[in-house]
Amino acid sequence: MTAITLDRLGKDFGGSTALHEVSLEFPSGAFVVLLGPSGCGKTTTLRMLAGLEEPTRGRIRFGDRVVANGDTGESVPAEKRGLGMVFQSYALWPHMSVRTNIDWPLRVARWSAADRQARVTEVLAMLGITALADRYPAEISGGQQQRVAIARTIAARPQVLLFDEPLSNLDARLRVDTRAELAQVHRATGGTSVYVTHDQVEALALATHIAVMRDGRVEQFGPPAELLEHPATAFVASFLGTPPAVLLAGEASGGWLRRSGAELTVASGEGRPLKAMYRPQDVGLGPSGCLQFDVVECTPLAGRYVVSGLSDGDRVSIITETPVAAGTSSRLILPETPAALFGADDTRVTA
Ligand SMILES: Nc1ncnc2c1ncn2[C@@H]1O[C@H](COP(=O)(O)OP(=O)(O)OP(=O)(O)O)[C@@H](O)[C@H]1O
Repeated sequence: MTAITLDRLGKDFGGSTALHEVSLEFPSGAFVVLLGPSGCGKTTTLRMLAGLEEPTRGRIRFGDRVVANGDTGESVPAEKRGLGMVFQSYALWPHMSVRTNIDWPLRVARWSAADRQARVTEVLAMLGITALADRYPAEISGGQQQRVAIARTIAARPQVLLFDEPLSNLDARLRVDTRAELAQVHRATGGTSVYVTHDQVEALALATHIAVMRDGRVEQFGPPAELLEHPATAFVASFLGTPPAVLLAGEASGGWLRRSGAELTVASGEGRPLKAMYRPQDVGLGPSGCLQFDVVECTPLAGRYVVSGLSDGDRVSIITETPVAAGTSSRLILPETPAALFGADDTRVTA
C-alpha cells in the first residue's frame, strides 16, 4: 500500500507558474480525483507524479520513497516508480493479439511464464474481455480497446494508478459502464489512484477524495460529501453538485444582504460584499418569493426537475417537483438563513 505525499510541490513553465506550492497527503488505497477547469494545473500535477515532468520546487513521495525533488533535481525514472497510467488515447500494439498486448509488460518485468499466464487470465476476466483474447486491436471496438489498455496497465499490479481523462473519448453510455469498471479495477489493485477530470459528475462517482483546483492552487481537498456539505470557497460551491449550490451576491449590512430588489437575512458579514449560499433543493418558486427569477431551462433529473435561470444577473439552478416552462418568470422563495456565506476573497465567512 502506497500513500502519496505532495510537499510544497510547484511547477513553472518559463516565466509562468502552472502549479503553486501544493501540499497534500493522498491516503494509501484512496481514489483521488484532481478536478477543475481547463488550465488549472491538473495534468501538470499528474505528469509530475508519473515522472513525465520534473517539479520546479517541492517533493513527491510514494510511501517513504522520494520519487521527485524539485529543490535538488533528484528524480526516480518513470518506469521505476511502480505505477501504471491510463490515458485518454491509448496505443495498443496493432500486430499483437489482446492477450499478447496484456502479457507484454509482464514479459518486460521478467515474470515467470506460469505467473504471466495466470495473471493475464485473471485481468482478462476482470475486464470482461476473455472472449476477445485472441483478436487483434483492429478487430475490436474502441471501448473494448480501452479495456485492453486498462488490463495491460494493471497487469503488473502497480501500486499507483494514474488516469488522465480516460473516458473523454467514449460515448455517454460507455462512459458510465467504463467508469464502473475503473472503480472496480482500482479496488482490485488495492493501490492508490489519481484521476484527472474536469467533469464533476465523474469525480463524485469515483472519488474517495477530491482536490478542487483553480489557477494552479488547490481550493479544497477532502471526501466528496465534505466538499458538497461544507465547501471552503464559493468556487467549490459553484463547481460541485447537480445542480451546484445557489450563490447570490450582495452587500451585507445590519444582518441583511442587500441586492437590488430584496434584502436577505444573513446575520453576519457587516459592511462587506458577500455571497450567500443556498442548497438548490431548499429554494422554492412562487409569487411570495423575494427575488425575481427568469426561467431559461428546465431539465428532468431522476423524477424531479432542474430549473435554471437568472436572478438579477446571478445564474441560479434549483430543483423542483414539477416542470416549469422556459421563458416564464417567477420568484425565488429562500430559506430563512443561507447554508453558508462567502466573503469578497471567495472564502467562507463564519458567523
Ligand atoms: N509544456 C508546457 N509549456 C508551457 N506551459 C504549459 C505546459 N504545460 C502546461 N502549461 C501551462 O500550465 C497551465 C496548467 O496546464 P495543465 O495542462 O496542467 O492544466 P489542466 O488543468 O490539465 O487543463 P486541461 O483540463 O485543459 O488539460 C496552463 O496555463 C498551461 O498553459
